[in-house]
Amino acid sequence: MDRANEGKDQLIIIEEKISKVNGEMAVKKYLRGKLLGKGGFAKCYEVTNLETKKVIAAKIIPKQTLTKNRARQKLISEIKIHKSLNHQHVVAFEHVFEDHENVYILLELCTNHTLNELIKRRKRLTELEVQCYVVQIVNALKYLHSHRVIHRDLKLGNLFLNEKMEIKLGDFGLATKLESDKEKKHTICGTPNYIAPEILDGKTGHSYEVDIWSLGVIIYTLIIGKPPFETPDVKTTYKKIRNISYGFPENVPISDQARGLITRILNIDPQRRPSLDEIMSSSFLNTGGTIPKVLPLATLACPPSASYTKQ
Ligand SMILES: CC[C@@H]1C(=O)N(C)c2cncnc2N1C1CCCC1
Repeated sequence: MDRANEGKDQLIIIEEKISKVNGEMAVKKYLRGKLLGKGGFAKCYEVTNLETKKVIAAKIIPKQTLTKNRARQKLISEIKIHKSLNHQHVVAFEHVFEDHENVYILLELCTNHTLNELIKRRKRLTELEVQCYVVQIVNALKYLHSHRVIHRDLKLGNLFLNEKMEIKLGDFGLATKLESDKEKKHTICGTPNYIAPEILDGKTGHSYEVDIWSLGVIIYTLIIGKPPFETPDVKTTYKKIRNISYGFPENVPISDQARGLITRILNIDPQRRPSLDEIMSSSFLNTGGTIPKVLPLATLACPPSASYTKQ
């Protein structure tokens, strides 16, 4: 940056050129704001739609990172699946466009980061908070699975929190859509700590149950404070997953209802895991403070997990 501009915020405008049916060129302008961070190949920013003044999140992917067909197919699949979804607990897909250098994916802005940051800050959550988040995640998964979509990378870092601390499931980079409910997938994918054993053994194929497994890992992690199969080395983590080798630390309080649900979900046999409806009607989600199962947005019955904005 030359000295004249040093320290001044550069006004970066992202332009979307749209050729109209009458041959004219329309231009939509977005003001690039603060860097949110990196997600894979993408640099992510807050951007403001200069026409509507709406502030959203932008995933900006340089096209030069898409030369390999694998990366390109993955992005096309992510956009195709995410664009087709519309649910209060799934990150809203606002828009997608490209210019010479980049592909721009515009998504709902979640100002309170993800459950990953929340756990890093809080160490662990109360079971009432966990019940509240789990009800929202189960509702998001019921929606996905009813549209034949498997997320396949469910983890704390993909569970975003908006300004009202509502859960928004994001990042469909590893998601897949089944042609029929009987179809099985075989490609290896997912994040080591959360990956289901049937994906690791790669023989029998996998389906919706891999998201249920990951949900079990998430419930354990939110209550205990760290993932059940975590070790310093990925190979050892995979071995523990295949052997269902985990325990509940003595020094961390956990209710029988929570312990029971986690144990039922972390079953090597996908068919033995509870369904989303069985999880929703489990004693873990139906003991203590009664939380309505479909949460009307305005009256979310969640206890206040202090959000970042109220620091
Ligand atoms: C835009 C990418 C990603 C995201 O998917 N959403 C919905 C999001 C929404 N709001 C804030 N950040 C978001 N992120 C972060 C940015 C850096 C790493 C992940």
